[in-house]
Amino acid sequence: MSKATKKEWFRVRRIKFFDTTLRDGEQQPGLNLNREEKLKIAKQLDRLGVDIIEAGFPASNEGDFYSVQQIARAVKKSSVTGLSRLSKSDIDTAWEALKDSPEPRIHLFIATSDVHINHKLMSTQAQVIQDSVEAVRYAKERFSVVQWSAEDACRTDWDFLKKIMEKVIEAGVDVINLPDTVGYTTAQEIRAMFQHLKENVKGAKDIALSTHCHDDLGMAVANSLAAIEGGADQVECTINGIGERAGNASLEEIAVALHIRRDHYGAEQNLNLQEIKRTSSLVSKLSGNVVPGNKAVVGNNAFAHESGIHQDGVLKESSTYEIITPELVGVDANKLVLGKLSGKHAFKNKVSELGFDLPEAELKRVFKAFKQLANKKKDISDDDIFALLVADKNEDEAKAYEMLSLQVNVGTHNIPTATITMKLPDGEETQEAATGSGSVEAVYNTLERIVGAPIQLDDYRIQSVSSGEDALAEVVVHVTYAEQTSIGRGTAHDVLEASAYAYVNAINRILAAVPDEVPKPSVHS
Ligand SMILES: CC(=O)SCCNC(=O)CCNC(=O)[C@H](O)C(C)(C)COP(=O)(O)OP(=O)(O)OC[C@H]1O[C@@H](n2cnc3c(N)ncnc32)[C@H](O)[C@@H]1OP(=O)(O)O
Ligand SMILES: CC(C)C(=O)C(=O)O
Ligand SMILES: [Mg+2]
Repeated sequence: MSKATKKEWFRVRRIKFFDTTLRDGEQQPGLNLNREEKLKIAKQLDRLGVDIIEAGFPASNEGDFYSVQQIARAVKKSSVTGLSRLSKSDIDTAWEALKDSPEPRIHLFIATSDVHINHKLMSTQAQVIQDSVEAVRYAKERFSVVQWSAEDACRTDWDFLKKIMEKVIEAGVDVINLPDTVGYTTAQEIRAMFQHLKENVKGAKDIALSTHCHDDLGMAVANSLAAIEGGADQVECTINGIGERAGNASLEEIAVALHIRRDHYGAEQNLNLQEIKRTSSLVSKLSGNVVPGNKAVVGNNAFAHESGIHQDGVLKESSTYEIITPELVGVDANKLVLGKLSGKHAFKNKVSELGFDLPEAELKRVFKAFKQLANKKKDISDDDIFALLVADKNEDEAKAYEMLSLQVNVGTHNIPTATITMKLPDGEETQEAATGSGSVEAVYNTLERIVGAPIQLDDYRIQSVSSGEDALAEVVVHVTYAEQTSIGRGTAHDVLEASAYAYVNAINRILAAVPDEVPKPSVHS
């Protein structure tokens, strides 16, 4: 088929981006973002220009409720939504969380496949239809936009899907989402499903159809794009593809594919693609999920050319081997402009260039950290400043541990020993020392002694924030305490200091997260 014919085949239409990083993305095992982090991500998603932010599942827990409410109040351009089961109490809770949003929007869901209805819901198709219709009607009395999802739609019988869709359309639904909940479908199948339902479901052309794909077979992006070819008007995805099990379709890959292959998809979108790299870095830092170097669009190697023939081609004409320019997605980072002689005006300017709008007190805190860093590091890159901007600040500092000093003795012939002075949550100071078979272990053994609780270290990762011998080290740890998993992040010039900060950060997050009845990790309380 010629390009011209292809263009005629797909009418140009606007695809809406529904970002679920803060809901389905947060369902990634071990991921636990706090409210401040969720708000930071929501604000960045707003700058990226996503149409809808799914901020959480308000009825599932108090933390999600308050976080959805805070985001619904703070975000002005993107619409904000929250997930809800079909019960009136879930819908009422979602309303309380979302009613202050400029366009209150709810996302109802219920499973429609036989395997889910029979074995999970232990219900019947007739009951699922009745519950869906009642929930849509009830939600419509409150919300301006009601979305209903047929969980496991891609393994649902098409005749049943048609029947239930017609019923919820009659009940007044605005958007129907047809997820591939378990990442099972193929591109041909999902394209045909959307085409069939759009053509054959009465009223389907008057509402929006949405696609939501998971990556269990590594096909989430391809399947989302195929659903768009089949008629989906909205695509649901997450930044860096984070999410339950193998994750969701990655927003950046779908967005850039739609842009680069406009000739094929004939689809417009509202995203500011230059915010993509920054959004990916923010989510990566806050979630502790390192983006692999070879990840499409946002990996560090996405624009690197190593082999001679490629380098030769790119030097002669970049389009020989580059279909995406780094600038398109905001990769021109590492401009070295600030240093120890920079003042707060230039710093403030850089902070807003990086997309942050900080209150004066917070700006002061980060500026102080910047000055400290600039005294140790010659060149300060955008990545360094970004790391300082997203560094953890304890929401409830009164409860937190604060490391006052760290000293480590290490050598080829002695046993590594760490000594740490710590301010405890009750304000007292203490000093402890311990040894380990390596220096990081000595630091962690000392911290464990101070905290005096069985905190299990599940994972430890280290990387450098920018390049060069004086690069900042960034450590991410995953820990478990009282059945709560938590991540902790630490950034410092020195790897041991960064390791200690990461562990202390994880402990502080646990202190904030574990219910009051669970004994807190402290021998000194
Ligand atoms: C495909 C998805 O991503 S769906 C969203 C998944 N996200 C989450 O589950 C994260 C948040 N979840 C939670 O915090 C908890 O699971 C809660 C608070 C929602 C529910 O907790 P619990 O009441 O303890 O139930 P639990 O999670 O053990 O089991 C789920 C129950 O909900 C039922 N259920 C599942 N989907 C729905 C639905 N859409 N509407 C109503 N009930 C549902 C299940 O059948 C099961 O019912 P049962 O208790 O009668 O057997
Ligand atoms: C709740 C629904 C939309 C979901 O996440 C899924 O089916 O994967
Ligand atoms: Mg999902």
